[in-house]
Amino acid sequence: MPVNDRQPKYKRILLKLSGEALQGSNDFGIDPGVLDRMALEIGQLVGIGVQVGIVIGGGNLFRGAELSAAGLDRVTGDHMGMLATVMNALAMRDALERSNINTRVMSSIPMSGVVEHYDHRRAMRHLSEGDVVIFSAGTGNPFFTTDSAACLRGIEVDVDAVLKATKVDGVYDKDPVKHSDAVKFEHLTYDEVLDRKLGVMDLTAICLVRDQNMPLRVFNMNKPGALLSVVVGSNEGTLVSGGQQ
Ligand SMILES: Nc1ncnc2c1ncn2[C@@H]1O[C@H](COP(=O)(O)OP(=O)(O)OP(=O)(O)O)[C@@H](O)[C@H]1O
Ligand SMILES: O=c1ccn([C@@H]2O[C@H](COP(=O)(O)O)[C@@H](O)[C@H]2O)c(=O)[nH]1
Repeated sequence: MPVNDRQPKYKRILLKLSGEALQGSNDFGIDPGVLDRMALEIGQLVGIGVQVGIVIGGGNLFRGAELSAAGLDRVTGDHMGMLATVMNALAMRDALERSNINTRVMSSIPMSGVVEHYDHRRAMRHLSEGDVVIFSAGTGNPFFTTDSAACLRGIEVDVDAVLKATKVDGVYDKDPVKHSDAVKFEHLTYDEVLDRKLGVMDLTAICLVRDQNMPLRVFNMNKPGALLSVVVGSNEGTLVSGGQQ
């Protein structure tokens, strides 16, 4: 079926992209090929009228907890992690704009002359006008993650769902990267994720979506077409929501 004939289930989404996945097969940094592929897939959503907000992690560059384990001050490390997400956002904007997709980057940390400072009402306006908005620098505060930032911004700008694109194809009963016998869930409630301490997303983020009853879907960003599939309502990955499906 041609892409433009597909009706989106969600009018506005917040897409959380793993920073680590941006490095592709490298150990560090950004693989331009991954960015271009993501731009293509995001362009398909824009093409069917979906309003797209994005939060990108920083795990391909710096994570505060890892820097702290190596001896740096934790708050300094977290600031470096948040700045890493701004670099990823700039690279993603570049890829999107090369695909002719109008894109704004907003930062929770003021960075005049580089990107816009995050402003909730301005972000809503950009989204309504069809621009992709990348929310960078996390929440602006140390000791948080970009998963929490994604859920927070998603709730603030009133998206219909938070979509976490990651390296695994859903939420399992244990980390599938470490356990070959891990079993995938099709659906979980927020409380099941919290009670079982399922590590795919940090628990602060899960509390945020639970308190606002915001649907969350976790799916594999390396599976071609999976993003569009989620947005048109397919049962891709794992749905985390308030009730049984
Ligand atoms: N129960 C679980 N189900 C699925 N994945 C799990 C689970 N527990 C741990 N994980 C791990 O969580 C990882 C998700 O991390 P991901 O890299 O997407 O997030 P991140 O840390 O927010 O991003 P970044 O790479 O930017 O730091 C998966 O790759 C998987 O190995
Ligand atoms: O609100 C936030 C968000 C992120 N950080 C720091 O950035 C890195 C990268 O984010 P990931 O979610 O791990 O990809 C994170 O490890 C923190 O050090 C932050 O301090 N506050």
